[in-house]
Amino acid sequence: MAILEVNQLSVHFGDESAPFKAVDKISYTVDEGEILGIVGESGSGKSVSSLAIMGLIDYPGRVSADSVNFHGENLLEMAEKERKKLTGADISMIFQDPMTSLNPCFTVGYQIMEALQVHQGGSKRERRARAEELLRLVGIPDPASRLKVYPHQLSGGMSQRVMIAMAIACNPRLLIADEPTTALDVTIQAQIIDLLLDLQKEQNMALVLITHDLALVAEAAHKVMVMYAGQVVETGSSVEIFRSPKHPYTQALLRSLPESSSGKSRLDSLSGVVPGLFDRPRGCMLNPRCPYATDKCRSEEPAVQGPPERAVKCHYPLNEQGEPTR
Ligand SMILES: Nc1ncnc2c1ncn2[C@@H]1O[C@H](COP(=O)(O)OP(=O)(O)OP(=O)(O)O)[C@@H](O)[C@H]1O
Repeated sequence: MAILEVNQLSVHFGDESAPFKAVDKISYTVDEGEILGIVGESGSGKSVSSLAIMGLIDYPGRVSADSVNFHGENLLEMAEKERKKLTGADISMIFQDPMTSLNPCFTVGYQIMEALQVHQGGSKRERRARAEELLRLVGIPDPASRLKVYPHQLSGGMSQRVMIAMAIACNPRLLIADEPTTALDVTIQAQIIDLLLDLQKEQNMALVLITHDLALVAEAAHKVMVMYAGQVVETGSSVEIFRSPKHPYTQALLRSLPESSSGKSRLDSLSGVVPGLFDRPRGCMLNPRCPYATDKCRSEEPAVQGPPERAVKCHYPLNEQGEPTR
């Protein structure tokens, strides 16, 4: 059953006379207990779309959608107070850089206990006990004394564990993790990912994992959504996407995986970069970079083909042999 249903979500920047879409009518669902991997190059709209769902793009009129339903309730139609109760408790998010997310002026214990007070109440003693339990749960040794330290006294990995503790404090049903390990040393990255995946399984949370790490997505995600220039270009089960990508962009992304037999690296098969907000091309967003582009691709925006569980936005989806269907 779907826990999150996003229908035609757009996020505009720029002013009224010249609005620019950072996210352009994206739709997707996340089921209870499911891991959705969102992939795509920098600037494709992965973070902005998640911030919009969390209500963290707080300029009026920037965010529009037919609906963003959480457990069937439209977040966009909720009173601010109701929505804030959900985001931070039932829906939670962790960000790339723990150091900028923790407040340097307060102890770790204070910050976790404050999150608990806002969403769950309870006595101070109960909150302290729960904060200690949370630190233990995320693998922080000697939690009672760690509650008293300030963020600068923690390593990057420990800080991210604290952020995860805060994010799961209220037993969320959906956790959005936006490149949660990018700011950490490689050796620590794997530990944090293992921790997240363990917690996801233990608590049967739905997890949206925004990452550049395709190998991780292949291994951990049930479903994959590929974004390019603010649009969703392909969705499917992880197995299908990695076995037989239908969009030339997904194909190029997968070829950038080091273990790929093609020997190509870092999107070599696509020249150029994701277009910026001000220079979106006509037709298909990928056409200036796509090796298969035709005149139709340069003039007509492709429609989404296929059901939501296996959809592709391309005039000539690739066949099983990886060739465009013309
Ligand atoms: N506050 C803002 N004002 C104007 N433009 C913005 C703002 N925030 C993001 N953008 C633009 O929106 C687009 C999408 O950005 P977003 O951060 O969602 O990309 P991303 O796919 O998450 O990239 P990365 O992988 O680097 O995090 C980019 O072109 C970015 O420059």
